[in-house]
Amino acid sequence: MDSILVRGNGPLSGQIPIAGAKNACLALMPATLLSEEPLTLTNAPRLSDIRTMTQLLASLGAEVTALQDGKVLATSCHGDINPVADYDIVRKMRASNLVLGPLLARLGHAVVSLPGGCAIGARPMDIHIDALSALGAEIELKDGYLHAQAKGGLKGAIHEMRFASVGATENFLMAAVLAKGTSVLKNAAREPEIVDLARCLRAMGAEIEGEGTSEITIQGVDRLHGATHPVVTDRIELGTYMLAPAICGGEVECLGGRIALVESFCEKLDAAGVAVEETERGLKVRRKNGRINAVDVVTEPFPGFPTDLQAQMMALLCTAEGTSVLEERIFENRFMHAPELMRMGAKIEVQGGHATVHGVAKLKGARVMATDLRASVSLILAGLAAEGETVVSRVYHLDRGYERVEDKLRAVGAQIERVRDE
Ligand SMILES: CC(=O)N[C@H]1[C@@H](OP(=O)(O)OP(=O)(O)OC[C@H]2O[C@@H](n3ccc(=O)[nH]c3=O)[C@H](O)[C@@H]2O)O[C@H](CO)[C@@H](O)[C@@H]1O
Ligand SMILES: C=C(OP(=O)(O)O)C(=O)O
Repeated sequence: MDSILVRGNGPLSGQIPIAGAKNACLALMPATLLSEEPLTLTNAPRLSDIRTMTQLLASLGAEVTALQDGKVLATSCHGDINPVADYDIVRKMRASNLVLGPLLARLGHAVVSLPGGCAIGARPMDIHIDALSALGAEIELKDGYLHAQAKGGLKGAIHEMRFASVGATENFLMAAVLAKGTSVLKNAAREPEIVDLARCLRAMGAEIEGEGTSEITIQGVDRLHGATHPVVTDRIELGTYMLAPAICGGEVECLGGRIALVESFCEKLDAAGVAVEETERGLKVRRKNGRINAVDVVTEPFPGFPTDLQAQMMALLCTAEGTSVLEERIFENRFMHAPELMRMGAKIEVQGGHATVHGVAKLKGARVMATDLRASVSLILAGLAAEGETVVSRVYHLDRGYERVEDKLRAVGAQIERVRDE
């Protein structure tokens, strides 16, 4: 397994291009199951999760072709569709559950392996099941698989989710677009990736209103057609790279970034002493002056502070002036990076959903290991702020969500390389 070697760094300078969003693309790709005509996604990121979704869709009978070095994905689903999403693929990636809604809508039945929990939490599927059941699906668990059936097809309904789940909103949307009649989803998730999916579905002929708000209305149509859709900018990759100059000093412009994607995050950066300027090409980031101030952070659904940036923010706050409290409200076990940061000299106390970070003047390089994607990149960011060398192992987590992380950081002056194991 490869590792990433990082050396403590001086100021960074230059530009980092931000890719299309992993989490948008993982929801957009299954939309191909809804139409016989091709769906072309431009600005797709080149990531292992996208390859896993490609493999899953291929196993269901779709064709996914990567063009232009993978940045354009041409997907198509005109032949026979296999309704079974197998455990061997689903277990690799939770977002595999996003084929459930489209399979039900297109075929009236689906058999999708339960993804199971992962390092950051148990992540059950009850909200997805309730939402699809409201549309008339009967869903039961057998042998670790969700067996879903909509005898006579899906029917529009009004449904309120108990929590604004991102994935359940996506599954509901993709099911309701081909259901008979009108559906209304209340307490819908408002993330930019939901807005992106709704826009793509509309380009395919769906009738959707209200995406980006807590209430989405969908008027079912008989069929969807092909479309070409650009994947929205990855706000989590954006936030991650915005933290690099905040940690090292200097000035970095994140190309393609917009404040609207990361507003609550920018508010915290501002309070911490980091200036963000929106330019024609993206977001320019630099420290206002001196050391970073401590700030408190609470993760919440969009437009709140994203859980997917909590670990990276913690890396910044490890060397802030004063004490910060980070409260994780989305996932019950998302502080696994804390003990690894402590191996680098950070002072952190974790109690349940709260992590108290007492800023230290300097971190020290160490061998560290991550158990999830955002934890991995937080250790790289911490390594940029540390004295000496940091080696982050289990890089396969990182490759799920960051394309060429070492090239992008090296291009702005970071000392970082991938160490390939013999
Ligand atoms: C591929 C993708 O887009 N992943 C993102 C998506 O994950 P995902 O769609 O899995 O996140 P959800 O919004 O569904 O989950 C949020 C919380 O709700 C709980 N829950 C969810 C569904 C359910 O049926 N029952 C239930 O209890 C989860 O365990 C979790 O504690 O949104 C998360 C929250 O912004 C992000 O961290 C992930 O990066
Ligand atoms: C938690 C994440 O992804 P997933 O939902 O695919 O596990 C993430 O992108 O940080």
